[in-house]
Amino acid sequence: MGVVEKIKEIEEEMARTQKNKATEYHLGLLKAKLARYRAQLLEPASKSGPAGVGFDVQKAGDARVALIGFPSVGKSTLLSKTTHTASEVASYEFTTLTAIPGVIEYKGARIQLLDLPGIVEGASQGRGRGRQVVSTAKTADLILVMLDATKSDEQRRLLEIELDAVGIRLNKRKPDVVFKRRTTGGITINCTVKLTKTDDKTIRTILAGYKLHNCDIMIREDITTDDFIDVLIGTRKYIQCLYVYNKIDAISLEQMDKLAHTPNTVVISCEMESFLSLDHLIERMWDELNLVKVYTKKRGAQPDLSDPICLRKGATIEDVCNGVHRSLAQNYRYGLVWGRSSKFNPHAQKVSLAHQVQDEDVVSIFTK
Ligand SMILES: Nc1nc2c(ncn2[C@@H]2O[C@H](COP(=O)(O)OP(=O)(O)OP(=O)(O)O)[C@@H](O)[C@H]2O)c(=O)[nH]1
Ligand SMILES: [K+]
Ligand SMILES: [Mg+2]
Repeated sequence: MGVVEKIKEIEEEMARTQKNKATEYHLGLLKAKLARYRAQLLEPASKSGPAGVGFDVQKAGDARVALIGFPSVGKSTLLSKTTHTASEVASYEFTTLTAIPGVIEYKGARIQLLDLPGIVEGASQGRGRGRQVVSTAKTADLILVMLDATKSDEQRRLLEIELDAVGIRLNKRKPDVVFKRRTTGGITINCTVKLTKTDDKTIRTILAGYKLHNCDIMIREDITTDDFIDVLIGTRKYIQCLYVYNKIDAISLEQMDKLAHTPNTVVISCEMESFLSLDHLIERMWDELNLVKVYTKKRGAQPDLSDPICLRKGATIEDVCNGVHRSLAQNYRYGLVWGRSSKFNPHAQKVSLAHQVQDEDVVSIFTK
């Protein structure tokens, strides 16, 4: 039996099994098994063939945004309207057959927007080019799940399922769980909060399923059984996502208003430029990407305000160095920082490579 069939079998068994206290452990085991098979489906493939590997497009700019959606929702139209890159647009499905990168320049940042082929249901299981598309999504800093506002909202759930199946968790933080393997000593589970969605026994059952007999686990939030499996598997990607409903020129104002008030959602029309919705979308993308701008300053000179370095939130002086030149971090002696991240703001602080910068900081690097 192939992995796909095994997955189907487990999914069927899970669907048949009633959810209650008595079946909780069994369901936990099934879930763990399912997660293992799904991982198998994706990972070994990367050694033996192209399946499971994303499109080979060089990352460029300060952040990458991937367009994921069913065919003909307007992904290529969006790329063509927001960047200087043209991607073929047509009314028939699967117009785009490969990954096409474009660049959006906004507030001093260069954001790479990746137009991708449309996917179909079952993409994560290798249907069409879907697996390559969803694998490429894993390399993005932000995913735009693009939807056709004139179609049923079922499309959104189907896309979420495909992304979930390749280990992408949308708009979720990594569960606050510390997991350490040991060679002896059995299993220790410590919780700093009361668990209401899973329990000690379920967790132990899952650990046994993975043949993990010695480990320390520290749980610091009220996780679900699925969250725990994600922690064990360890290769999950937690990526921010915006749901982008296109073609609002073709729906009623009431429908549009309802969509616009859904969390993490932006409504646009690529065709009706008078809506100015694309400017709004880019602004929202910028916010979601959490970019920080840092200015560099040479000794005795004014900071260079014309050419900021754009980094992700949480970036350090080392990232700043790498943004200037690769050799800078190696020859680093010390740095000076002015701005919000300086302890002595408005005065400078002397900092090491590990110091975290904040938006609009000014940085001077001194080398050996
Ligand atoms: N009414 C309306 N039509 C749009 C809008 N944006 C795109 N379209 C049309 O939708 C059709 C599909 O657009 P594409 O950009 O090719 O869609 P795609 O998602 O790239 O499609 P694939 O590459 O085939 O997956 C084209 O006929 C576009 O003209 C919009 O805002 N409103
Ligand atoms: K199309
Ligand atoms: Mg296209």
